[in-house]
Amino acid sequence: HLIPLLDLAHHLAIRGLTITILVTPKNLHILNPLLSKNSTINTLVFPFPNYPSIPFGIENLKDLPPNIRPTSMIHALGELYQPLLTWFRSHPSPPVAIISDMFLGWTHRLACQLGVRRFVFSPSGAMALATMYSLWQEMPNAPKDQNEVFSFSKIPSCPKYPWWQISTIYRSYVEGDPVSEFTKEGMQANIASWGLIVNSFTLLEGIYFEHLRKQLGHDRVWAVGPILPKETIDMTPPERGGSSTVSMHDLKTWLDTCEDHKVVYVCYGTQVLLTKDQMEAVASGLEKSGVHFIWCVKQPSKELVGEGYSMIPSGFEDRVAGRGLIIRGWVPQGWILSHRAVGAFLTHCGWNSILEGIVAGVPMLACPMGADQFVGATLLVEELKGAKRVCDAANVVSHSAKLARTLMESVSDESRVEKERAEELRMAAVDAIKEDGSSDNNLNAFVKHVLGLGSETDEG
Ligand SMILES: O=c1ccn([C@@H]2O[C@H](COP(=O)(O)OP(=O)(O)O[C@H]3O[C@H](CO)[C@@H](O)[C@H](O)[C@H]3O)[C@@H](O)[C@H]2O)c(=O)[nH]1
Repeated sequence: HLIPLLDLAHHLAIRGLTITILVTPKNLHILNPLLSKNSTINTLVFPFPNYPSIPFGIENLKDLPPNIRPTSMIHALGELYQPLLTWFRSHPSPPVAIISDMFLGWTHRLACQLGVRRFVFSPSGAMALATMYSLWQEMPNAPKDQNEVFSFSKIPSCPKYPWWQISTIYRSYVEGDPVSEFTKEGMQANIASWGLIVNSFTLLEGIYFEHLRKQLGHDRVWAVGPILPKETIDMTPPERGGSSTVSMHDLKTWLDTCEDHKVVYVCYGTQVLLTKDQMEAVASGLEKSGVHFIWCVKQPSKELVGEGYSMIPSGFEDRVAGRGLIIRGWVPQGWILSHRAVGAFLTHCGWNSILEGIVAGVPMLACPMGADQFVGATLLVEELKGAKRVCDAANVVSHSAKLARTLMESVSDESRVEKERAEELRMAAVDAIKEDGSSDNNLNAFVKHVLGLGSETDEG
């Protein structure tokens, strides 16, 4: 969530807003590229709160061992309430607004106490957010059977999912449990907040934006995406979210030797860790497909290495040498996707990945694993026709033959229709973010709105 929030900060800073970013020490380095481009952005560094179940030194969800509930992170960050309140109160000219991620719902209460406005930032799309809001508003009970289909009947197109595919955080809710109750309060506080900024664009999700405005009962909803830095779009290797674990020179040299649109890029985002079986299935699919590929494999924490997570099957790298690049750790994803050699993207359908795939004009292969990814896949596959559905968390292992076939087809000459559709989506995204495009106008409107809040404060 941090990466798009920082991208947003850049777009707001270049439009003249004065910004302070609250960050904890271990995440500070992620801000470097942003701070070097925007001298007016300030940082406010608070120590990460001590929290019993979070090992000391872990300050980012991507480093949290899978046996610790992600909602612990939400709960832990709530401890920043008091330090932030004190900071605001002691500041000679404190901010007039708080923009915070949807997992920081407590900032709504803080904003109310301070008499400033809070804007929710959604790094998920409008359709996914609408489903989350609907769940936390209506609090449906879990069915006995996890395969029972749940319908979001008030949301346009009435999306339906087996229960196990709906929001992981909602499914983990346990009435009376302090972490769950804090998460619920935060989600409900999002709905009550003054405004909403979504990293998406009107043409992509128009009906869901309309729905959100109705659901929230106001029009203070801004569709500002895709808020990618200009460098990603212009193909300058950016240091975004972290520095690459592979040399840019080697990566570029390798990609430059490949034919146009023949490489498949595979990445499951920052949260998903594939199990040993899932790793074997993906590896087997890649091997049998015969395609050229880059596979970015998330590094598991030390404790999990022995459990087989993210384990690359033995001998696999030798067998695919020359046509496959396996990278353990961080890669410049946006840059890779925009390289002319990349012809398909096997994605877990994290919202940032979807947007980056769209902006790069790369046809996608959907393999949703959890969180909001099933909703992202519905939008991308069924509604936008921008991806093929290959497999998901429940069947990656049994679908490895299908995966091999689909990978092969995705970079073959037969995939012309998919390429044309990807290009249409790319053009729609570029239109939204260009000067006077819908997202550019929404960013300008948002900045105007915030500046208006400043004068309200000046007037007392
Ligand atoms: O080696 C890497 C790995 C990731 N990324 C970037 O990291 C981001 C990953 O974001 P996303 O595709 O959204 O996946 P997750 O990290 O899984 O994101 C979480 O947050 C998203 C936004 O709310 C949700 O849609 C997802 O389901 C949830 O898992 C993207 O910008 C990638 O470009 C890199 O640059 N290099």
